[in-house]
Amino acid sequence: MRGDKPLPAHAPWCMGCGEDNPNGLHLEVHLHGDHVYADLQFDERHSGAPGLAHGGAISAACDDIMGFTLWIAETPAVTRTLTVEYRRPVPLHTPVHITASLVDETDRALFIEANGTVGDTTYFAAEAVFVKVDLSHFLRHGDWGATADLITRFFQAD
Ligand SMILES: CCCCCCCC/C=C\CCCCCCCC(=O)SCCNC(=O)CCNC(=O)[C@H](O)C(C)(C)COP(=O)(O)OP(=O)(O)OC[C@H]1O[C@@H](n2cnc3c(N)ncnc32)[C@H](O)[C@@H]1OP(=O)(O)O
Repeated sequence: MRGDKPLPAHAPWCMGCGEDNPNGLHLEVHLHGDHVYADLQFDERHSGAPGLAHGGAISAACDDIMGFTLWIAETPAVTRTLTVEYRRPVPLHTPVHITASLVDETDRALFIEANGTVGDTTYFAAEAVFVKVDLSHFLRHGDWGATADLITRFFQAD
């Protein structure tokens, strides 16, 4: 059983969790037992209809927090499909608690669920398939150095 542990951002400029991205969601994600969680409030940068969070911003929050269950699965992986069920409109400036967990796994795929609650009520729920990749995926398509830095920071975190 893992204890509560803050997890390092995917990258400083990550739209979901990067602290250097002024327009990001600034998710601060923790590992707790068999799931990860974050608390956030959407604001005007994430607005859709007046006073309400944009569905894309909610989807991004789900995608990003699901990307932290990789520390549970202990493998790099990337989103292949993501389905979000928007159950209730999410007001801006309202505390939202998001959790994500790994529900199943095959040789190539991770099946992940996320849930967003306000108080005791579920406002949105998501399911995703992530496909496992090796680190060369990020070397070929992205910034391998930043990925290596992320893994270093994870093992340095308390
Ligand atoms: C020691 C701890 C280590 C931890 C390390 C953690 C570090 C991680 C570092 C950084 C993480 C970043 C995380 C971040 C942010 C949040 C997540 C995102 O936003 S990710 C960005 C958006 N997503 C993409 O950009 C993907 C783009 N797509 C692709 O690159 C390819 O499509 C890819 C690699 C996903 C697959 O391509 P193919 O050509 O290799 O594979 P094919 O043949 O299409 O499918 C392969 C297999 O995948 C499974 N699969 C695929 N789709 C499935 C599905 N819907 N259901 C079940 N299985 C499925 C099946 O097994 C399939 O093989 P069968 O078809 O059975 O032969």
